[in-house]
Amino acid sequence: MEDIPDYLPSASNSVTLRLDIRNRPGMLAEVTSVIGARGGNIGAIDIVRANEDVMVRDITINARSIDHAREIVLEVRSIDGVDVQNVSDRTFLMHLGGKIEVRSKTPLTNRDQLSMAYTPGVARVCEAIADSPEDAHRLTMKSNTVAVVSDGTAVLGLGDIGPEASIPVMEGKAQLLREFAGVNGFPICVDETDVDAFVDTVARIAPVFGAINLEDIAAPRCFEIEQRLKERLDIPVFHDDQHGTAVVAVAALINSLKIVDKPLEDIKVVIVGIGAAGTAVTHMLDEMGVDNIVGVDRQGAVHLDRDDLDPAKRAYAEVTNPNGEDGELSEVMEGADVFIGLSGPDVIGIDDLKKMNRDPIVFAMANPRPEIMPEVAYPHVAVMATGRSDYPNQINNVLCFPGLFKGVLDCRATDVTDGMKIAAAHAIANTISSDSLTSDYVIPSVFDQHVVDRVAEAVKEAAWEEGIAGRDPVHSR
Ligand SMILES: NC(=O)C1=CN([C@@H]2O[C@H](COP(=O)(O)OP(=O)(O)OC[C@H]3O[C@@H](n4cnc5c(N)ncnc54)[C@H](O)[C@@H]3O)[C@@H](O)[C@H]2O)C=CC1
Ligand SMILES: CC(=O)C(=O)O
Ligand SMILES: [Mg+2]
Repeated sequence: MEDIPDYLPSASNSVTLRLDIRNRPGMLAEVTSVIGARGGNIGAIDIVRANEDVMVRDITINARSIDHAREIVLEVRSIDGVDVQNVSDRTFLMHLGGKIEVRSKTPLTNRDQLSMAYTPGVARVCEAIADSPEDAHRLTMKSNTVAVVSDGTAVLGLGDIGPEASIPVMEGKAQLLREFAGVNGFPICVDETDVDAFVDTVARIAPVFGAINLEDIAAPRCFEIEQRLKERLDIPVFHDDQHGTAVVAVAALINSLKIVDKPLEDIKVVIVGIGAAGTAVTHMLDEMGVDNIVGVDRQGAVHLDRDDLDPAKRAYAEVTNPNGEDGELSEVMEGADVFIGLSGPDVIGIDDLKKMNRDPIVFAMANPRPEIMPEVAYPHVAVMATGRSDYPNQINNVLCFPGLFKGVLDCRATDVTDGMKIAAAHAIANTISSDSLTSDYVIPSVFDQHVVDRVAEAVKEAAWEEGIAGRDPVHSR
């Protein structure tokens, strides 16, 4: 067994302790030493109140896991003169009551306002839309609102946890649309896994939305759902886990290859997890000119001689694995230049990295826990990236979908095409100038304020060139 070091403390596992501490010199130092000795990272320390005998303090601690946080709390409890009043999990606190809300844009404080916003005035607006349905874009929230729709079957890397359990992620996507792009996102978690019924449900609620973001729907069902909704609706339908992920992974790869000085056409890419994201990343790389892609599922390398492939995987095998490589993941890692993980936790180890070609590029993108932790991989790779917010090089579809939806809504595009996705990938990659490019900075930060607008502009230009924009890029600014 390889020696896997402990992982770094992170805000996702942070707790705030409210402590009654005996008001004597040296007591705070004792508390902080105990926390430090146990491996906790202290963030804020606040005084809540104090008297001669007791100082009440809130101490925020980042831990490696919630079990690790519990161990720290136990240790703090054992200090003489310290009483733990309360322990709050900050991530759960942030979710109390949900992360988003619907707000009114106009005041409603008198009868005049009410008779315009609501009945009777609103009736004239309804009639205008009945006469000219296009006016829904101008007179309702449709023009700036995206439905974030899931069935809860592939939530992050957690699998099929159902529609209710998917709500925090869908609220999170809606929050990102709002915060990063000024777009309204509305979480819709549908209790239906039959493809016909799901497609029908989404199509029937579509009128209020300017675009549909499909999220965390498992493969292969997601492929048919997206295709059928695209055909049925005249607004953009975009499966984020497929295409958002592909756009950002390709952007990161374009920049990583500059660092290791390898041409796209010459590399061997191993992709593990041939689901929604893995399939879409493969197709985009293929489109960009990568010839040697080997997909790996739970049974090993995907190739045409296998007789256990479903139609989606058979189609996959037809366009990948040109050398007919067979065997387990560890076998096909031999000579790979790039590893892309879109599967689950801890799928590869150091031995696999050692089999790769010079200057390996590793994108371990499973969430929340990647295929290999960065701390483990760093000594053996040239570029390391994950989907997580707490490490450098975050390859996450959040770099794509807010700008993409801003772009398609602004120009009233009717679809999202391959050309628009490739334009978005280049826009993200080009956000980092060649002077700033380093192995820890192959992809811009999700907080880089240029990214959303650059993606939106690139998407609008491409939509206009392809003739699927209702408004030209200049007038839709
Ligand atoms: N960083 C990012 O932006 C994104 C990351 N992801 C992550 O990628 C993973 C897959 O997501 P989706 O494609 O949406 O789910 P999916 O359910 O459509 O596909 C996952 C596939 O991975 C396969 N898989 C799981 N463990 C495996 C293993 N040990 N070996 C080989 N194959 C394995 C499953 O059988 C399935 O085919 C999740 O962990 C998700 O969090 C997905 C989208 C975006
Ligand atoms: C980031 C994302 O969409 C996922 O992990 O499913
Ligand atoms: Mg997702």
